[in-house]
Amino acid sequence: MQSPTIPTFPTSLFPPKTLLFSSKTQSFPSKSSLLAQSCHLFRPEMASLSGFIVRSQTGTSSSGEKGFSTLSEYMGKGGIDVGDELVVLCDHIQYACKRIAALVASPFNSSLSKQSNFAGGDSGSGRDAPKPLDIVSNEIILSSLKNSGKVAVMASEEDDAPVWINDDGPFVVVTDPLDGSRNIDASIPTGTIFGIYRRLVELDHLPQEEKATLNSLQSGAKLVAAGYVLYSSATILCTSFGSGTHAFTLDHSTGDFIQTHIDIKIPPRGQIYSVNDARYFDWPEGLRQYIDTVRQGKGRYPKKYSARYICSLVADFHRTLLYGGVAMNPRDHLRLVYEANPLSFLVEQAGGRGSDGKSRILSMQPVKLHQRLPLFLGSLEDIEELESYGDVQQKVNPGYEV
Ligand SMILES: O=P(O)(O)OC[C@H]1O[C@](O)(COP(=O)(O)O)[C@@H](O)[C@@H]1O
Repeated sequence: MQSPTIPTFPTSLFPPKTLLFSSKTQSFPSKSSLLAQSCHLFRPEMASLSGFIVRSQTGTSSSGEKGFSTLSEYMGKGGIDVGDELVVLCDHIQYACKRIAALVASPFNSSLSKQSNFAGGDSGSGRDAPKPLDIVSNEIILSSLKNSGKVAVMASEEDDAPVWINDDGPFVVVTDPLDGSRNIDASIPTGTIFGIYRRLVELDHLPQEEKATLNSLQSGAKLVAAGYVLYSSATILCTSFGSGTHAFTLDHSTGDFIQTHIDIKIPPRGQIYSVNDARYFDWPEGLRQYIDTVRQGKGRYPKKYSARYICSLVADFHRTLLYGGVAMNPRDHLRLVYEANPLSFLVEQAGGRGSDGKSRILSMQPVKLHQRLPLFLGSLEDIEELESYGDVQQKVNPGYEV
């Protein structure tokens, strides 16, 4: 019998860090040391030091050769050239997300959530009580945006009000730093979502608080770029600068995000619906009919649909982008500014649609920072069929316990 061939992999340029924290540390490290440690795992200079690009049959590297490029190469002058300022900003965002990736994979997460200074409670704005990792992720993103020098204001799902950072910053960043964190103890995928707008210079004369809010309430149609990072079996950064949607997978051996999904096109029709269907009896008649119809294969597409629901928006969206179908949350739960707009931008750039069940998300004018809405994202034909049922927005929203 022949012995199996053992595949060989390129040797890591950096020694693996098997211990995140010193073995002498018996007690759980403080929040500040956890931040410092996760910072140590990936340094921005690692990407430029790595010097190797995975070659493949598709994609073009910055040198014009066939092969995959890194996210930085893709954005830069040898790629689509989004401009130096945006490259600097996105390099800082990807750096922050690498730190969050290390954090969500840390063995100390559950201890962190038990620290008393993180005790939750409703923040008073009608939003869910923030969880510890949400807060730490928020701080990681804020500090990276500050360090970039390119951001005027950051509006985060975790903060009651936007944070004014820098009068001269050309960009506005909206973000949900760690979506799906309610699943974290079970190691279910989570994600970071972000959107980037230009600072509205015509508002520069206004008081800081007012211009911070108005800059953050821009319509999704004005997005310059958007993206998400999925923290799962692989860490995947999916982004669009308005010329298609592309995904990059983190190579843990080098610290680079390598282009793995070039110009994603969502299938015009999928065969999967993604929804928390324990809420079936709170749904309106139109939505019940739609789901009953497609699961029986009696819709416009004569195949029986399957259900998939992770309850982690980024993960459910990522699968939908690749396989097609609809990812939805029909109740007023997800946020227009931090979630619906960036993900609608990405799905539209991939040929799909983002809707509240009636209208195109990107055409809406946000009126409140933490505005919630029903959200339907997915394949063009599936969303059109769903909308044709008219009555698909869940009005009953009792506040579910899990
Ligand atoms: O409870 P539902 O309606 O299924 O909502 C689940 C959705 O809520 C989220 O967990 C986001 O809500 P939170 O920001 O409150 O955690 C999404 O990741 C997920 O898609």
